[in-house]
Parts: sequence; structure tokens; C-alpha cells
Amino acid sequence: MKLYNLKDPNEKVNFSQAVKLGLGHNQGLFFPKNLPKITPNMLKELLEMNFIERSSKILELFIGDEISKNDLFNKVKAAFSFYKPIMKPITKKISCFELFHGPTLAFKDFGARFMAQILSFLNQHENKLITILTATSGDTGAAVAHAFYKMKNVKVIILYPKNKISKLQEKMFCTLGHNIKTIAIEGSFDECQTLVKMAFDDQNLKIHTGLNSANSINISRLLAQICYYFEAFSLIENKYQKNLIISVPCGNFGNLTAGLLAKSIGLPIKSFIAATNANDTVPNFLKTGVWKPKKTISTISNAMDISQPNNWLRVEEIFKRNNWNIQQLNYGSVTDIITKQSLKELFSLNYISEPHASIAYTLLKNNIKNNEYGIFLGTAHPAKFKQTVDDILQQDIPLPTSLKKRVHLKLLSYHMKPNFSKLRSFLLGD
Ligand SMILES: Cc1ncc(COP(=O)(O)O)c(C=O)c1O
Ligand SMILES: N[C@@H](CCOP(=O)(O)O)C(=O)O
Repeated sequence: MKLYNLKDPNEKVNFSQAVKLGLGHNQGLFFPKNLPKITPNMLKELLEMNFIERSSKILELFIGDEISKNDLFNKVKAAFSFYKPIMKPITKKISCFELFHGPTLAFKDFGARFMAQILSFLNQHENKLITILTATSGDTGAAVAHAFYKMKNVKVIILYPKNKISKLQEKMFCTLGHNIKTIAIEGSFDECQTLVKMAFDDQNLKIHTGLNSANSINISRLLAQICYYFEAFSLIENKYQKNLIISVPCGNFGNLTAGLLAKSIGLPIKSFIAATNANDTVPNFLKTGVWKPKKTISTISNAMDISQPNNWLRVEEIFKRNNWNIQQLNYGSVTDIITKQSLKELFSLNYISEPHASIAYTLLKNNIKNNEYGIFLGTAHPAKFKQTVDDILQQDIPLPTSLKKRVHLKLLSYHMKPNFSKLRSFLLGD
């Protein structure tokens, strides 16, 4: 697969280079030059396959020219070897597609584990140190830490906004040690993401550390996430497939990008809803045409507390390529008060959710038309936000084993101001 840098189209790379580089010149994201196309017949065949087989076939369409069919199947199998997503009906016309049954209880496990498999495969004959510098608002960090844990020649450094992620999210990735180092930054997620991007501008640092990122900056993360949209589609009754609307809780807009890529290559999803919390840069942009990120606001859906969503340029590129009108993208932002009400409403429908998915549910419920079937994405396990969910629902939700075993472990994080030269010294081990 050939890709180019969205900010500097002269920078052209293949998939292996894009995965190893992470980010292009001038902080530009890589994007595929051509997108594969799935015919209706191919789609029919794909939908009859199991999750692993189908995912491997889809990824083959993108990167089969660089990684053999067999190798790709084995990597996909290793990456996705946990409980597959589950479709939970909520009402007659609405379901939650739960993507949080992986080792770190969030949808990020698919992309992070696939990237780890692919990167180690591509580097199997090299003996160089790689530093994976990643910013997180709560869930990417855990997925990346667990995917790369104890991997040979790989050092992982995770930056997160101090006191702005849930206690249990923090326990999930700041207690591992070994090759995983975590830094609580006195600032917002956006500041953490800026630090990561600044590191890529520093050629010396890049060379000395073998810098890469496992944020959705890295295209391998997004390719993996395309696969579960096909799974969602396969689980919907035929009569609803023509009128399927998917509501995506958005922060860095990687998940929506993956969904739009699935639609671009031929998965006939009727439309998407981009659902945000009070960090509403995209909803405002779609309303006014003005891109004006505000200071990041802390909300109860903390993993979506992002005011400069990294993937927006990729979303715009997809619309441009397909000659779709960006105004066809449904959108909305939801306050904490409404998020709490919607969590209670879901509970009254016998479903325990969490703030991120509840935002997607609210906007789906408000936008869905009579002839449509709606899915909202369940992006994290409610237990990751136990304190918030318990307070709102007056419940005591149980912790899954993967969280229970980390609750009493000591946090190993370093602390730092959002200062690039301090981070630079840390990365160089000064
Ligand atoms: C639980 C949860 N929901 C939604 C999102 C937003 O996803 P994205 O950054 O892909 O837009 C995140 C962060 O990635 C998350 O952790
Ligand atoms: N919400 C994310 C933010 C980082 O997003 P990414 O998809 O670019 O890794 C998180 O949970 O960390």
C-alpha cells in the first residue's frame, strides 16, 4: 500500500515505512494513496466469514502487497485473540456494539495489539531499540502498554494528563513497570499530544531513541479498527442493513476515521454520527465552518476530553476523496448533565453503560429516523469508570478480574510539567 503525507504530499511511503515512521514530515499524517474497493459479491462472502478470517481478508486488501496472506492471518489471529465484539440490543431499533472485551477493557485493544504484532514482525531482523511515545486520555495508554509489555527492544513512554483520567484507568497502565514508563503531565491531553508531535520534529531525538508512536497517528492502528465495523454489520438483521446508522463517541476521531474508511471501501453504512462531549471543536466547525479549538474542558467522559482532534484531517480527506458532502456527517455535543441522564435512561432499559457510550446513545436516540436501525459504539467497560457510574446509578458495579488484580498495585508514574526539553532529557535518559 502506498501512502502519502497529508501535509506534504511529496513524502511518499509504503505501509511498512509508515508503520515504522509513525508520523511524517511537518507533523503530517500518512494516508493511503488509493483505497481498495469491495464489490457487493465480495462483501457477501466477507460477511459469511468469522471475525478473524474476515479481518485478515480486509487487511489483505490494504497491505497484502507487503505482508503475505499467511503472515497477516497469523498476526491478526494473535492480535485479536480475545473475546470478539458483542452486539447488545437496547431497544427494538437500537443496539450497543460492545468493543471492550479485550485485555484492557476498551476498543483500543484491537488497534494497539495489531500495531504491536505488525511492528515486531517488520522489525524481526533488526536489533535496534524502538521508543514508543504515546499520549493518552485514559484508554490508549493501557492498550498500548499491555500490547508492548516486555517486548524485546521496545521501550514505551506514556504521557497522560495528571488527575484527569479515572483512577482505574490509571491503575491499568501505570502499575506495569519493566519496559513501560508512564508520566503524569501537569496539563491536558492536548498538551500531551503536542509533546509527542514535537518529539517527531526533533531529528536527533528521533534517531537516538528510534522514535515511534502508538497513537492513532500510526496508520496501523486505524486499519485494524476498520475490521470491527464489518463485524457490526454482519450482526445486524438483513432487513436493517440498508438503513444502518452508527453513532461514534469521538475524541481524537480515530474510531470515526476507521468507520468512514470501512464505508469508503464498500461497507454500506448509511451514515455516522460524530458524538462529542463539551470539547466540541468539530461540532462547532461543522456548524460554523470555523476551526477554533478552545481550552480543553474536563468532563465525566474524560477519554474524550480532546480539543484538537488529531484525525480530523483524515476525516476531511475521506469526504473529499469520495465526493461526499461533509454536511452529511451528523454530529452533536453532549453536556455532563445530559450524559448522566442518559446513563440513567440506559439503566432503566436494563443496560449498564458508561459516560462515553452514553453520549453516543443520546445523539443516536435524538437523530434516528423511523426507517433506520442504530448502533452506538460501546468503547469502554463501565467498570473503568466505576466511581462515576456507581455515583450516578447508585450501584456497586463489580470489577472484572483484569482490573481487580491491579487495584492495589502501586502507581509507578513520573511527574512532569508540559515542557518539551524536560521530556527530551527523560527520553534520552539524561
Ligand atoms: C472510552 C472511549 N470512548 C471514545 C474515545 C474516542 O475515540 P477516538 O479518539 O478514536 O475518537 C476514546 C478515546 O480514544 C475512549 O477511550
Ligand atoms: N481517547 C484516547 C486518546 C488518544 O487517542 P488515539 O486514538 O490517538 O490513541 C485515549 O484513550 O487515550
